[in-house]
Amino acid sequence: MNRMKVWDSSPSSGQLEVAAVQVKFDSAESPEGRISRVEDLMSDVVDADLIVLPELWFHGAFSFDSWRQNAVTLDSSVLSRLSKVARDQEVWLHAGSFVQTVHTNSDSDMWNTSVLFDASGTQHTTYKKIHRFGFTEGEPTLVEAGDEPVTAVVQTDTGTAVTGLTTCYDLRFPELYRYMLKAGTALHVVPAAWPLSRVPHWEVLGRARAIENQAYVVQCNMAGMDHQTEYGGHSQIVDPNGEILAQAGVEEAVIQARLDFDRLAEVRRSFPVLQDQRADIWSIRDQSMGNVIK
Ligand SMILES: NC(=O)CCC(=O)C(=O)O
Repeated sequence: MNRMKVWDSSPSSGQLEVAAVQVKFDSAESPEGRISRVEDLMSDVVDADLIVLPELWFHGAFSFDSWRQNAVTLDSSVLSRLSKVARDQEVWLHAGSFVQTVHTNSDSDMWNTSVLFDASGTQHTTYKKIHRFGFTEGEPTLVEAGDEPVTAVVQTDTGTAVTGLTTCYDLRFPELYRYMLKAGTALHVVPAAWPLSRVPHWEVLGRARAIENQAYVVQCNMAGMDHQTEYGGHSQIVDPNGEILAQAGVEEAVIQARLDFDRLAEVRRSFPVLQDQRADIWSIRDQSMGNVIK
């Protein structure tokens, strides 16, 4: 039987110390005021190899009316300031996501784009959120969808992690995380702006993605109020067995945990579930059944 060989030893190894900065949103605060406060929050993070910020923390994920005026280009001063944080603190910085445009004029396309800086402050990778949240209003009516899964190798002198980049609502689509396993992912980073009303889903889905892919999952959510929406906080860092290593409450907070990819490899060796994937079936059915699902 042709069992598709999945990663039994990810290229990831060693250890990484990861911090998630759960930012509190207040509609009365200007984006410029918020970025200064977030810089201060990050300056207090010590010994981290990777810092993660939430989804659309600069703009407000439900402050739709100001998205166009606050949209940023990848060479904007906002991103330059975040690049400086990564460089000065010598830390990888997943800066969360931004309403990104390529031109600041009023009719150019926009995306919900995550930006990953390496520890020299170089923009290493960007990811355009694939699954836009809102059904018939909000995000799907304002920004374009991404269509490319993105992974990055986060590497320091203590560890290496093949990392999948996803954003918030992406968490509900397990196929995206399983697809990135082909690239050897051992860590998934999920910046988010997830409301309090659905935070039980947030916690379970993050643990599910960790368990089913035997990977670490770092979920960094917003706190506070954004117009009529109360953010759920409860940022969490989950290990490959679904154990929560660190978790925030509903207030502004920084959580931190040490990710051990040698231990992850042992988890995958001792319980090799990923070897039992039947991708051969799906490809046979696709070919022979003309994509007909019985
Ligand atoms: N910003 C988001 O993608 C929100 C997703 C969400 O609230 C949900 O999936 O529930």
